[in-house]
Amino acid sequence: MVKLLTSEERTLKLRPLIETGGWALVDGRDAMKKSFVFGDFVQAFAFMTLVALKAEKMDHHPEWFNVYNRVDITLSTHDCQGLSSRDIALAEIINQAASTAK
Ligand SMILES: C[C@H](O)[C@H](O)[C@H]1CNC2=NC(N)=NC(=O)C2=N1
Repeated sequence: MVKLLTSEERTLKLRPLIETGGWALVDGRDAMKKSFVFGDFVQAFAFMTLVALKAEKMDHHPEWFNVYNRVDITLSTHDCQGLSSRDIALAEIINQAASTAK
């Protein structure tokens, strides 16, 4: 069973994603969010395809919304109702995928 991040893990692993990785905590929920803007829909969808394939391999899936060139992503672990190490791993993969797709 996947566990919520401890306060030490939040300091060591979550804080860098928030301070320099463009992620933000969600109000009223233990989750993190980030919006991505691409040149057009094809680039946005290529990014989503890359993330979808990686997420499926990890068996850990984003909550996301797309309109044209914008993709809004929220990460949280439903199995423990909050942020876990899986969200950290997926956020890092997503940041990497965004820098490839842009
Ligand atoms: C049965 C399956 O492994 C689980 O439902 C997985 C699938 N993807 C998931 N994705 C997310 N974000 N949180 C989960 O707890 C989760 N659990």
